[in-house]
Amino acid sequence: MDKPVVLIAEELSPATVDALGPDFEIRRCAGSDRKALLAALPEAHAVLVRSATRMDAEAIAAGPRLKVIGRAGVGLDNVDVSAASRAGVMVVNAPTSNIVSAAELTVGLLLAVARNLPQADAALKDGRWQRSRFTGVELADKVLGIVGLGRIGSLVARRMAAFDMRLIAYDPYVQPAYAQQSGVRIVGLDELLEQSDFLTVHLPKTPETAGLIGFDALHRVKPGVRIVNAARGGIVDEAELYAALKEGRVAGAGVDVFATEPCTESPLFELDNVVVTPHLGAGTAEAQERAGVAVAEAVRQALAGRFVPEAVNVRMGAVNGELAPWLLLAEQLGRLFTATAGGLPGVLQVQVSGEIGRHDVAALELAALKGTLTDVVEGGVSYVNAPLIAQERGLRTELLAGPDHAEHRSLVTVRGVLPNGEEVSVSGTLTGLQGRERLVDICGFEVDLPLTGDAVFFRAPDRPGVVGAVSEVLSRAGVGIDGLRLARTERPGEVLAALNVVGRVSQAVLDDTAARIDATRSWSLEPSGRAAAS
Ligand SMILES: NC(=O)c1ccc[n+]([C@@H]2O[C@H](COP(=O)([O-])OP(=O)(O)OC[C@H]3O[C@@H](n4cnc5c(N)ncnc54)[C@H](O)[C@@H]3O)[C@@H](O)[C@H]2O)c1
Ligand SMILES: O=C(O)[C@H](O)COP(=O)(O)O
Repeated sequence: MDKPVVLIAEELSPATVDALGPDFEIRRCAGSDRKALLAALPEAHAVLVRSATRMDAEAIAAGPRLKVIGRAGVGLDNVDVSAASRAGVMVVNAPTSNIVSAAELTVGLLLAVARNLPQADAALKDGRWQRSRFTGVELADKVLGIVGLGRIGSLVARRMAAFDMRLIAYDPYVQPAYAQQSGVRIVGLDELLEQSDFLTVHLPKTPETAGLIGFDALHRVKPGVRIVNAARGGIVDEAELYAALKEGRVAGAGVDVFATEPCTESPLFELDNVVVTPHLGAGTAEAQERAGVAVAEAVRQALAGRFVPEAVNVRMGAVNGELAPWLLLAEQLGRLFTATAGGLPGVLQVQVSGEIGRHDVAALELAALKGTLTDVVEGGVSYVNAPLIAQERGLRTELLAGPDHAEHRSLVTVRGVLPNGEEVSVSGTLTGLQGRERLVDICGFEVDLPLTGDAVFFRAPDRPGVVGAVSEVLSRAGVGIDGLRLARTERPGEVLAALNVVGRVSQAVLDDTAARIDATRSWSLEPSGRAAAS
């Protein structure tokens, strides 16, 4: 019998092939060469990639035998996980394989930028002994602002504490008390920008984070700040960073990642106070070996038809048939909770009321937790890793049985109190013979709208003209409206406008619409993938 074909589409550690063993036919192609990739995929049962191979819907469709895509690293922005799920292709990655390497590169960039190391090295090798030209600054006693205190951000914090830096972080999804244990004070973005002498970015790239360090932020920074981005290109806007460096608002920058890669030409390359590396965060022997071995092992399991804990799009194993559709509802409610809250509580309550509560509903607690973390954690959240990720950021869950509901036979509510004391809750149910997901309530506003497809939400002052203004801005942006609900609570003066929309609402359109009605909060939810908020 022919051996299953494993296509290695990028340079991986030799340990990968050793870990795969003799049971597979190994083929290779250059995944960044689109034609070569599409030509090699039809016979592949598994494909192994890093960040340079685009495994989008077209590439996935080109591999009818594909059972698994292995990403030897963290980021999945080059893999269309939804398209893979639709095609029944498992996606596995190695989310912790390279975090130490990425954190260490960040430390290297911070030091290089503080002390002009690459510039001095280049000058001396060019025969110039220039000591005063490369006078730098110390790290000790300076404020390091960490934007995104996840796995890598936390490792950077621990390392920079040893340099006697004062640590602050912006991450609304981390509990302040939990961060404090590592000596990091959680602050708002404005405070971080105003206080940081050094700023390092460790966010996933999402509609909300793309361009986060852009025109506005770079005009609010402490003059002379030094900025490092070893997360994803485009979170720090390259053109705005160039302008800020030219005008002296920013004194130096270390850049490992670019909006378009490979990147061999950039205005940033002309500046003396910029240190650049070609996406080297994971570029160590150790990280590559860890990533290669981890995905090879996962591919072995997947092709043998076994359960793969690392799979990011795996569904839970055996679940009572009646409960299965409620899992998706609980997950969607979790995602909507986070988009609505714009942060995470210390305790996430999952309350199940009515008929469905007569089953063992522990899986709903897990599904809601998975949804809550999905749009804010890099590298994919699965039923397997969700509890661990929650534990890492001090988030607990509680499963509560609720009283029967007057109007709905069953109801699931996801609720939590944010660090600022605000309570956020979202409730939903399944309706009709098809068991369609329906949103029932957000924060006491009775909404009653389908919870499938794209949706946008605005909390705004209760004034005439809200519906007209929202419809006008959205239709001007080419976004159709499929359903609209204007909801109120007993508290006078505020409405919630909830809309099902046809077409994606960009962050800019969301912001424009919010501005037209003086909304205090606006957020959106996509059927899968990232949610956005402002
Ligand atoms: N340069 C490289 O080679 C390299 C290597 C590994 C990872 N990375 C990148 O580094 C980044 C961080 O990776 P990680 O493993 O630490 O991810 P992570 O998911 O563990 O941490 C990301 C953190 O960002 C926070 N966050 C999400 N959205 C936010 C928002 N809008 N505002 C503020 N905080 C927000 C999350 O709460 C989380 O704590 C990712 O972009 C990853 O792709 C780069
Ligand atoms: O997401 C990641 O794992 C890092 O950005 C590394 O990407 P790479 O495997 O292409 O080096």
